[in-house]
Amino acid sequence: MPGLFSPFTLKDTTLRNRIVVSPMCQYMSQEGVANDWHQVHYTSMARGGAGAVIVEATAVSPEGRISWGDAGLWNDEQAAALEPIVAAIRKWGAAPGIQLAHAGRKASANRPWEGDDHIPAGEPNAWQPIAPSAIPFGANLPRTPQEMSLQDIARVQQDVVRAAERARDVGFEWLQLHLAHGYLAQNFWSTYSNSRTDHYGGSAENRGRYLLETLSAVRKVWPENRPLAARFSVVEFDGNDEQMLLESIALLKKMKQAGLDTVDISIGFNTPTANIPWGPNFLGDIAGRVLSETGLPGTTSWYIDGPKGADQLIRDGKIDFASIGRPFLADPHWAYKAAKELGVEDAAWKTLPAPYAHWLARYR
Ligand SMILES: Cc1cc2c(cc1C)N(C[C@H](O)[C@H](O)[C@H](O)COP(=O)(O)O)c1[nH]c(=O)[nH]c(=O)c1N2
Ligand SMILES: NC(=O)C1=CN(Cc2ccccc2)CCC1
Repeated sequence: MPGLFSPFTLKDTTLRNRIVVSPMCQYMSQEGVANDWHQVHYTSMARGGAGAVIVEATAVSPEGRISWGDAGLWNDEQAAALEPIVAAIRKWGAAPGIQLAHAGRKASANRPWEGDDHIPAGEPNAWQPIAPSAIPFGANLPRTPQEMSLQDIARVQQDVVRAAERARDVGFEWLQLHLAHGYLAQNFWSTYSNSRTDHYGGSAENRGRYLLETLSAVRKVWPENRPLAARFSVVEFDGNDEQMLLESIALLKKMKQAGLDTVDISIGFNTPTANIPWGPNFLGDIAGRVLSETGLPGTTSWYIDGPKGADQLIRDGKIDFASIGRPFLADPHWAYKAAKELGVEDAAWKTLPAPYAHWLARYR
């Protein structure tokens, strides 16, 4: 089986290695527009040797942001600001990706280091969250969302499609729909947050409708030769995971038929009552099961146990590439360090540009 530093091809995209920078909100945008923070942040990880860099959850509309600092792709100014970032990721050898998101009932929150909680209704930075049903998440996000009308649903789906067209036109190669982490798409999928009695609620088929419709609509505008991905929660760790896994596998099979190319398996974070068994590589077996049963190539995330842990999950055939988050915040050159740790020949030249590689290849 291939390892972390073997190439990976999906549609017309070939990654130089199987290290993918997992999307991580930076909360550093003004009106959703990227700036020098994002330019440095994303360029440095690409220059550090990652195979692909997935730009953070990018809201498809103002009300779809988690916080006022979230990235956005609902207008042309935001699209233009992303162009130099796409170019730099590609220039330094990584595939540029972006995640499109709508925060649903978790919207209108303070930035994590400023409370991570809902901004009280009526405050200048607050807005009304919307979701499939008027059911609050609870805990630090107590605001009750406004139940979406059928017109709201259609509008948001169109917002996603328009954002996908902008992502396409600025040159992103890899598009990931955010269907996880207790945000809008998952609010439809999960019975914790969806009590609708129309065709978007009740049965698994109805609760999966928004996700499937939105995927199908995006597939129509996303070029066939570029990977279309989804980040999808298949467990909540709430004691009911076998049923959620079975339903999630069934929905993923339908999404695969609708044109999904790859999936990043994640956790729901849709109920404050979850009991998550955090630990090294702890989603590895779940991801392995879902990927083999759906026949989709993919990945997972969450405490992947360093370069050796990532390499092992791939060699064991559980995942096809590794989705790495916080380690890249600690070190944008994580891919170089991983190559060294795994004893890859010419580690520096395989991951870093010449001005660095020339010296580090000699440096002991
Ligand atoms: C600061 C920050 C911001 C985000 C995240 C995490 C963190 C720490 N994560 C989850 C992230 O992509 C990753 O899956 C997790 O961090 C777990 O991987 P690690 O254990 O960090 O390698 C995340 N996930 C996602 O799908 N979209 C996002 O925008 C974000 N934003
Ligand atoms: N946009 C996203 O998907 C985010 C996911 N996060 C990961 C996370 C969730 C829950 C607990 C810890 C970390 C936090 C920030 C935003």
